[in-house]
Amino acid sequence: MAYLMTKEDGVLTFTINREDKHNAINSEVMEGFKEVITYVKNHDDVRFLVITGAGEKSFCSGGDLAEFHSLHTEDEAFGMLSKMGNILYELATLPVPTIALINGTAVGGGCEIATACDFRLMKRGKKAGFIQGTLAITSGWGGGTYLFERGLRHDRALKMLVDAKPYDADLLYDIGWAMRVYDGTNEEALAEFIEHMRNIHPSVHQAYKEIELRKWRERNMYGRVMEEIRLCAKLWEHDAHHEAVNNFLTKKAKK
Ligand SMILES: CC[C@@H](C(=O)O)C(=O)SCCNC(=O)CCNC(=O)[C@H](O)C(C)(C)COP(=O)(O)OP(=O)(O)OC[C@H]1O[C@@H](n2cnc3c(N)ncnc32)[C@H](O)[C@@H]1OP(=O)(O)O
Repeated sequence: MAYLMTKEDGVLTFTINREDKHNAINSEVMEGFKEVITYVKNHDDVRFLVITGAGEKSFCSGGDLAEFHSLHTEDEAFGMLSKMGNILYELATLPVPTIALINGTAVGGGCEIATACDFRLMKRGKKAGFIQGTLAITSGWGGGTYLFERGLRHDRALKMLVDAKPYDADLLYDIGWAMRVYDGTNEEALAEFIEHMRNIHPSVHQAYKEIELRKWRERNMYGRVMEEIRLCAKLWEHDAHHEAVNNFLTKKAKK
């Protein structure tokens, strides 16, 4: 199974389970995200949704380049990008707190998933970055738009996008992307983080999220996410992107 869902004491954990591919997102994982989102919407006993990756190396390495490399034109790319973009928008607008438990490297779309969550807890020594620029595309699932809404200083957010390289956890804490950098186990970090929040009535959490979502609706957040996706789709069909992905895939094949 490419993803796992577990629930304990009101904490629903969605684990991307493709360790050998650095937890890259393929169509099956996308369906898993849809399933977990529907589950949260239909079950009042879910207090927190946690997103994490299997193993110790990676949180998520973004879209599965081997699977999505078959998409060539702007419209083909837009189909896949907007599908995941809609999923991330649903994730970002859930009524429960969402937590990215960043156990390992988070790059490309993996960084977008983490940015769409309300909170980012990051294991010390791990890295995350919007590396899409190295593939001659922008973020294509709405992650850039979420980043600009997350309260980072504008210059730091923009630099993170245009640097297109992984940043260390300590730097990500300094610039305000990561909320915690932890040393112990993932489980300990999560338990410590939600310890106080779990004593608060869920309707309070929902009310605060609604305050934020009202602002997003007023600022046409959904429309802006879709514009970002359209921009990425336009770049996707250029030769520079296909060459870069080809280089990644063939380099690996020669290993
Ligand atoms: C499509 C949406 C777009 C967006 O909107 O954001 C994106 O997400 S674009 C994708 C961006 N992601 C990347 O470019 C990351 C690519 N991966 C890497 O840079 C590296 O794999 C790594 C994550 C830094 C780890 O490097 P390393 O430790 O050297 O491992 P390998 O590179 O040897 O990987 C092992 C294995 O995993 C496969 N892999 C890794 N990432 C992906 C991926 N994103 N898609 C498909 N496959 C991936 C890699 O090909 C290796 O496979 P095998 O050779 O079959 O073992």
